[in-house]
This record gives sequence, C-alpha cells and structure tokens, in this order.
Amino acid sequence: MASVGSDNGNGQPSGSEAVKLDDSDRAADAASGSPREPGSEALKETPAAHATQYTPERVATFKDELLAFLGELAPSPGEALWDIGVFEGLGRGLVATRDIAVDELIFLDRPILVGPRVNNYDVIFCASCCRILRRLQLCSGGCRLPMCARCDFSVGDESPHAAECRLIQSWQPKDAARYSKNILYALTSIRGFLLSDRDRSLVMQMEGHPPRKEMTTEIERLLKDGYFQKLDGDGPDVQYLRQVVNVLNTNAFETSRIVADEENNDHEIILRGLYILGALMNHCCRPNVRYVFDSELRMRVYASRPIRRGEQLLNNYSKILWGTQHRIIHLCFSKNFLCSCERCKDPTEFGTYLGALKCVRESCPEGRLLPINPLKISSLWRCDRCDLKMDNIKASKIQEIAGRMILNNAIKRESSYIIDYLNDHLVKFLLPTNQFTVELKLQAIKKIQADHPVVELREKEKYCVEILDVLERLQYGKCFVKGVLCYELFVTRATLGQVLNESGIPTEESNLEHLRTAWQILGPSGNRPKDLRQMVVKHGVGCEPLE
Ligand SMILES: C[S@@+](CC[C@H](N)C(=O)[O-])C[C@H]1O[C@@H](n2cnc3c(N)ncnc32)[C@H](O)[C@@H]1O
Repeated sequence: MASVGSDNGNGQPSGSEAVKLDDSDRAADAASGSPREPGSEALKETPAAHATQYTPERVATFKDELLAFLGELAPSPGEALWDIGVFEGLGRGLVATRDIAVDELIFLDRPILVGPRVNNYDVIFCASCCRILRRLQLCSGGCRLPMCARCDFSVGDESPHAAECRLIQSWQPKDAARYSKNILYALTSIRGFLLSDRDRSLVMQMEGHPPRKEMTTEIERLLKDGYFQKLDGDGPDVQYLRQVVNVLNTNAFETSRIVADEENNDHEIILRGLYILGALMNHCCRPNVRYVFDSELRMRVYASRPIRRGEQLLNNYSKILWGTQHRIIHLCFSKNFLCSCERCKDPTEFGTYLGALKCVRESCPEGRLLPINPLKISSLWRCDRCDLKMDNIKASKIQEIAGRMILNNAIKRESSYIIDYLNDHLVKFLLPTNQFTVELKLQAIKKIQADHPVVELREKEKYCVEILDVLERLQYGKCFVKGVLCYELFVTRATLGQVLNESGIPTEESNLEHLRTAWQILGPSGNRPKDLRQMVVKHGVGCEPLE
C-alpha cells in the first residue's frame, strides 16, 4: 500500500523498464525527514477500536460481495486458499485454508479502482488509456485532462472516458481550456463515482484512515483552489470523495503500465490501484507472500515462504531493505499503526544490521550502534563493542545526513562515481549493510549495463551477492526483490563470461539457478525484463510462468 503497496523510487534494473528493485509500495513520502516519536494522535483511530464492527454476518456478506466482484477470478467453491478472519488489533485479514507451498498461486485479484497516482509524472499521457503522444490535446469535453483522440469526449459513449468527463463537467471546472494536473491527481478518487452499488459498497467497507493534520489531500487542494464552480465542499459528493481518498491512502497498491512513446522508447507510467482482496492482507516486516501485476493489471499473489493452514497471509507495506526505525515511522504515519513483529523487535534485524550505525569512537572501528529498544523511536542507542551510548537525536541526525548525502546526491550520479563513493567514502562512516549503503548499491546495480567496464560488472556482481545475502538473513524467501537481483546476477555473470571468454560461466548450475528463480518470481509480471523469457528458453530452465 504504497500503499499496501507504495514506492520510493527505487529504480529499474537493466534490461527491464519496469521491474523495481524493491517490491514494496508507497513509502518515500512518510519516511522522509528525521525520525520522530510517532505521536499518539496518529494512532487514535486504530483498527483495534473497530474490530467489533466486523461481526461474522458482516464479514460473510462482505465476502459474498467480494466473490461476486471477482467473478471469473474467484476460486471455485471449496477451493479458495484464503478466507477472511478478524484479528485483535488488526481488523480483518486473510488466513490460509490449507498448507501452501512456496511459489503456489494463492489468489488473483483485479482492481476495483485504478488511475493516476498523486505525484509528478515525467511525461504527459492520455488520462484514460495512458498512451503517450507528442501532440496530446486537452479533452474537448472541458474536463481539463490530457486525452488522446480515441478517448476524447467527442468520441461519444464508446469512449471509456465519457462517463467521468460528464461527471467532471457537471462540477463546472474553471479555466476549462487549461490542463490541470490537480484534476489528474484526483481522477482515481473521482472514478469512485462510476462504481456500481455493489462495488461502492465494497470500497466503503474498506478501512480508510483520515489524513494527518498536516496533509493536504488531492480533494482538499481542488476545493481550496476553487477548481470547480459546482462542487460544494460540505456536500455529499465531497464527503464521498474524501472517504474514497482515505480508502485509497490506506489500501491502494502501486502498479504500472509500460507504454512506448512515438520514438518507441518505453516509459513506466506509475498508477495506483485498489485491489480489495489484496488489501485485506495485513502487514508484517517479514511477509509470507509476494505479488506481481500481470499485463492486464491483475494482481497475482504467491507464497514467498511455506505457509501453514490457519496462518495469516501477510504482506509488507513498507520497504524490505529499510531499517526498523524508518519502517516504523513510515507505517505509523501512512498506515496508522505501529508494527512490532519479530524483525522490528530484534535490534540487529536478524543479523542484517540494516538500521545500525558505525560506532563514532575512533578507537572502536568494528563497533555497531544499535537502538536498545528498536520499537521506540526515542530509544537510547548503544555500541555492541565499546558500550558507548548515543541519544536518538544524534543517531537520527547521522541517519538524516547520510540519507541526504546519498539520496540527494550520490544516487543521481553515474555508476563509476557511485562505486568510488561506496568504496572510498561511505565505508568510512556507514556499515556495508546499512540501509543507505544498500540503497546506493541497488542504484549502482540498475545503472551498470552490459557495455560497462569489467571492474564495474565485478562490483555489480558483488553488490547482487551481498544484497541477496541480506535477504537470506532476513529469511525473506522468494520475494520480488530476490527475483530482480537473481536476474541481474545472472545477466552480469553471463556478460562477464562473454567478455572474459569464459563460456562456462552462464551455464554453471548455480548461475542457472538464479535464472530459474528470476523466472519463477518475475515471469508472471506484466513488466518483467524484456529478455527474460528468451534467456529462460535458451538455457532450458522453464517455459511458461507459474500458474
Ligand atoms: C490494507 S488494510 C488491511 C486490512 C484491514 N485490516 C481491514 O480490516 O480492512 C491496512 C490497515 O490494517 C491495519 N493493519 C494492517 N497490518 C497491521 C499490523 N501489522 N498491525 C496493526 N494494524 C495493522 C492498519 O489499520 C492498516 O492501516
């Protein structure tokens, strides 16, 4: 949700325009800035307070509506691998109805709502079909949205945009001849008006946390700036819109379409989608599922680890490779709860030290500073070697500076600069598996292409191995980012084999195993690397994606 699926802009690996190096959703906004103790205000409306509203009768009716919505994607009677349960402190959640093996497809879902995200786009695309054209016009219906000729209002009721355009027209947009990105940002919520009664009922039964005080939602922005002459800020339309926004912010996943422009360059158009069944999965920082979106934007959820009958199906709403304190802040501010899973409770995060800092004492080069109580943002930090103590404000400051240096500067540079920066500079003040170091290595992996010098390819290979090792320690199983790293590792080793004339490298069993894993994880994705299938066929490690 970046929501349950959101994104922080972790990039795309070489050979793939769209596959992300991290499979979590909406994270960056909430995690920027220095960590603060999550305020009690943010947690007032916890799902625990609502648990009593999920009576067995209501849950059963909700499930019937959901199955009807899923239609042909719904499991045959008695065959569902999931059921809806109610859990103290969590609200509803999904449970496994039988033991589920790794890689088994648990369910398919389709978006009940899908559309633009509330964030800048690099390219302008048709707000209806996402086509990118050099000369996109504004819709002739006066809704202030960019529209291609096929979707324009003038096409009539056959245009998929006709109904939403009429709705926007009824609110009488001002400056109808000017493009409005704020209307584009609100379009996914506006589409909530076009749902059938059953689908509206489903959406309205989802949790929707109200926005934090300091947040201006897309709807409030439209109201504040008077975009519509006939949209009453206190009227029922706005009340409904506000609730749809809350539901989207609590539940939506980030999904995307790859669209080629007229020069045949691919662009990834990031969208937000509300997937009701997918959104019912609660969060854990060590989840047991992974998901991908296929070319029709259907969500396919697989077991990433073995799941026992009766266990909850758990998804990760945050970034896998963030340290605990960043995840806690993100989850608290964007999803309104404090996670206290086993990973969050362990200061070393299963020995990965993702959130740990280097001891600041010169005489203690091996020391690692860790929060004594990682569940508390205000916790004191302590060195695991020399026992030096540091207050959380200082620790936060170090993280903030590291984050700023890396995310605002180094990450934007070319691969050779990043490699030097990692080797000569960062090692002096950050641990090799600190989350910022890892983030920078992920960027380097994305940037180092097959035609780069061997030294760079060697570094890329090393980074892939290191981060796969972090995932192993986290016991993350067959997660999405593992698929991406396995793909990158295979491709890099194959390139090195070619360049160094060592023809055996690509076909070594251990390397083929990476390709197999990449295919199992990324194969069903609509945005998988373009050359993945061809490589899989060439090396005979699989054919059709897992069903
Ligand atoms: C996408 S919804 C999950 C489904 C939700 N439980 C329901 O009944 O609709 C996300 C919300 O569920 C709750 N939630 C999910 N995982 C949780 C966790 N590990 N601890 C506490 N609350 C959680 C939070 O209120 C969160 O904002």
